Amino acid sequence: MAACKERQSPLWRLEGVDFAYRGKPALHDLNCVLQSGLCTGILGPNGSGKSTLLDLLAGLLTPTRGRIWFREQLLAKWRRRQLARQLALVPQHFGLGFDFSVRAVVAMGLHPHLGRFALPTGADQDWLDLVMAQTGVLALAERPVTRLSGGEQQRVAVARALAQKPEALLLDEATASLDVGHTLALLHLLRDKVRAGGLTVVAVLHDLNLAARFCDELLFLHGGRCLVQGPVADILTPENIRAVYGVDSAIRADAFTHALQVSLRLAPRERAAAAP
Ligand SMILES: Nc1ncnc2c1ncn2[C@@H]1O[C@H](COP(=O)(O)OP(=O)(O)OP(=O)(O)O)[C@@H](O)[C@H]1O
Repeated sequence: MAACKERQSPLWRLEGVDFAYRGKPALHDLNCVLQSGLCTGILGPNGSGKSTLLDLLAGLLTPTRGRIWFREQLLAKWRRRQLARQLALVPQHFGLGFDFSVRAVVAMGLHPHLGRFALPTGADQDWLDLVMAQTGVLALAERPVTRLSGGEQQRVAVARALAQKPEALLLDEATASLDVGHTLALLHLLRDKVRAGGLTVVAVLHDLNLAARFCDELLFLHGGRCLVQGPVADILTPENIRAVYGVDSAIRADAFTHALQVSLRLAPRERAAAAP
């Protein structure tokens, strides 16, 4: 994703951040900056702390040690509503137990911008229609959200987050249930919004090729620590992939997509260990 240098400035700054779940460490000594105007991919093995990091960036969790700054103000000092006008999170699991319509769920994204008893205006409804069209859920607008497929629900979750008009969007495996067409459509949509300015994306991804294609920067977590962070071309190396996932890889420029293409295989020792 081509990044515009002039628009970049630290959006989040983490200083010596640890996090533990009831005494069980999940993240250790994170010191990093996430720049505005970029798409940053957070990658790492299962359990390496990716979702925990997103929840910390969203202000849903508080560091056990260290500090997180958002727009040069301590994240803990932001008022919830004020933060919700700037920041939206698409969680890994979209849990809505009630039979709200898709339109009603997406409209929840408007709440931080509405007065206490205000109803959405005609312009707000147009905005909801636009984000539903962009995420491919407009045709589902009157359907109960609990009766949608997993991939459809995931697109509704993204639509609700975009309806929030965030400057920063945190995505936790938001394409995990999407087919290839909807995956590419969503990532292109977000890339275009980042390129147009005014949106920063931090996305947890497992697919290294999607990360190579749509991210500007990557941050690899391993065992709750930040192993490396930087521009995709510097970070996506066989050495780093081996250190993080323990697998062998070959990386080349792909003539079809013009992005880096990663081919993976189990390292001989892991292949022997996996043999019956
Ligand atoms: N609510 C919780 N209570 C206790 N431990 C938790 C909780 N949530 C996560 N953990 C633990 O914290 C560590 C980091 O979990 P996290 O969900 O952040 O990993 P992840 O990198 O997002 O994993 P995945 O790729 O599997 O989604 C793991 O060891 C996990 O078991």
